[in-house]
Amino acid sequence: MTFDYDLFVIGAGPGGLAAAKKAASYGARVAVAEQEAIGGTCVNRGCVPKKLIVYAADFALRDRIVHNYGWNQCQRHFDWTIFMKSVHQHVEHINDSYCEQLQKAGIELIWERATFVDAHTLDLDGRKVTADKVLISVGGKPNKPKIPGIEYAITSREMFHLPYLPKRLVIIGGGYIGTEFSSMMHALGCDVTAIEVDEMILSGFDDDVRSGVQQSLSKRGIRFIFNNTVEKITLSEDSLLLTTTGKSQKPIAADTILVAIGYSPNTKNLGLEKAGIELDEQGAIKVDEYCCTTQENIFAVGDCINRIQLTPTAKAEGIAFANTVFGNKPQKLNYDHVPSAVFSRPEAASVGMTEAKAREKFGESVQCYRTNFQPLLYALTTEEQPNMMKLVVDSASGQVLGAHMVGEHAADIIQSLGVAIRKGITKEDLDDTIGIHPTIAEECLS
Ligand SMILES: Cc1cc2nc3c(=O)[nH]c(=O)nc-3n(C[C@H](O)[C@H](O)[C@H](O)COP(=O)(O)OP(=O)(O)OC[C@H]3O[C@@H](n4cnc5c(N)ncnc54)[C@H](O)[C@@H]3O)c2cc1C
Ligand SMILES: NC(=O)c1ccc[n+]([C@@H]2O[C@H](COP(=O)([O-])OP(=O)(O)OC[C@H]3O[C@@H](n4cnc5c(N)ncnc54)[C@H](O)[C@@H]3O)[C@@H](O)[C@H]2O)c1
Repeated sequence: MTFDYDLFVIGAGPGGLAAAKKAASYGARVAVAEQEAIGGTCVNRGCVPKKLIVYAADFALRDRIVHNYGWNQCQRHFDWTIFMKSVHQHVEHINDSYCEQLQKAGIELIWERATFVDAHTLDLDGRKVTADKVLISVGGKPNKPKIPGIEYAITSREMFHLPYLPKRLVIIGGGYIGTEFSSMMHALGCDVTAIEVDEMILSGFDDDVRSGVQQSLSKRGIRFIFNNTVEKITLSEDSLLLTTTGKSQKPIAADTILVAIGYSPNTKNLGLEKAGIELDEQGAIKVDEYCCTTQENIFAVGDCINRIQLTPTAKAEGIAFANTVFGNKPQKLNYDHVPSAVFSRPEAASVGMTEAKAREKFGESVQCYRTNFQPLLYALTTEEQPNMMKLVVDSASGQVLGAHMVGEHAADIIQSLGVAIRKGITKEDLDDTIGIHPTIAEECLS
């Protein structure tokens, strides 16, 4: 049987784009369908615009200490509308350059929502196309609690389109998104309250990272309410009112409510059942170690398979899929040492095992090396900015099992350490390494 395409990709996010480009480089005839904006969540409503807001917020935080460095303090005003216009212009620039890249690679980009007719046929708003292989890379969508008044709350998607900076922001959820938005929106001048159902923010991270970030954010004036969630939201004359499950009967007033309680695979209404594709209990597409679904010619990568919801993982899965299926180089991903960072201030980053996970596996043999220090930047100021670096080591072999950091440049430092840890570096290797002085990274060497 002949098909219109060798590969049809549904969704032009990081996973789909990486797979499409790699497959085309092996000579495959590739088409990509995108229903919204090229680049997916990452470029349009995630990593990229988020990091630009982090930078905008950094100017405000630096402004607090510049006088210690001899700079006159002068009155400055932050204009959210002008700033967000620049952010959207940059995002459009990336969109255009991605379209150009696809064109150069001979990949057809189809601006339609794609759904399955059968395992080899897709429907594009009434037009049918066929493909030998199909890759599903449709990403995820934000969860919302089923509570009265939830229609008054927004998700991170709408945060990038706020017409103004809210005075009072309440965030439901203290995970990646809740923590990052708490930090940056507070720095830009919002009064921020975060409500988290767990006893601490950033579940899944090492406890020293969780408490380090939490204490610093609390000290900056961000209010956290733990072991709590929201029961209902009502609209009063001049604000939104949140009633929580806690003992306090007094509702919390807000101008904007951001819900950030996790992401779910975006697998509804795709016609997956017509193609024989099964989902797991969380609604994620079931795949094997080669990202193959329960239908042998259909594969899935990225947030819709719900392994690790990060851009580099989606990209790596897309490339591994293309190497396996079109490059004749079967490739399974090793998810053991995927680093990740939280771009709050202070920043946090981790790679490998947390202390708790390491103790579960290696017991008494686990030894931790933790250092707390004040970065030189703050030496001339009265601000306390405790940074933390922690190595989790198996003392029997000397192998470093995990590295965790809170503080300036944490993401970049952990990224480099991740390479070494993945290659099985020992504590002794680190101690033998001569550092660069004066830096923050040198703190992990002794
Ligand atoms: C606020 C926020 C901040 C983030 N920050 C970071 C960060 O700093 N670092 C990091 O690593 N990760 C971050 N992430 C996570 C990251 O954005 C995702 O893990 C990543 O985008 C997943 O890539 P993907 O290709 O699986 O899906 P997506 O990027 O979601 O792309 C899926 C695409 O498929 C399209 N689509 C869906 N259904 C169809 C259909 N039927 N037909 C056609 N097209 C369809 C969608 O429109 C979308 O463009 C962040 C996420 C959010 C929400
Ligand atoms: N820097 C980054 O790499 C980055 C940044 C943002 C998002 N992301 C990705 O996007 C995904 C989604 O982010 P997220 O922050 O929405 O999810 P998350 O899983 O990181 O955090 C959700 C938080 O909400 C809490 N929660 C759940 N239900 C609640 C409720 N009813 N009331 C109060 N709290 C509740 C959870 O305990 C958890 O702490 C992340 O898992 C991450 O993979 C990554």
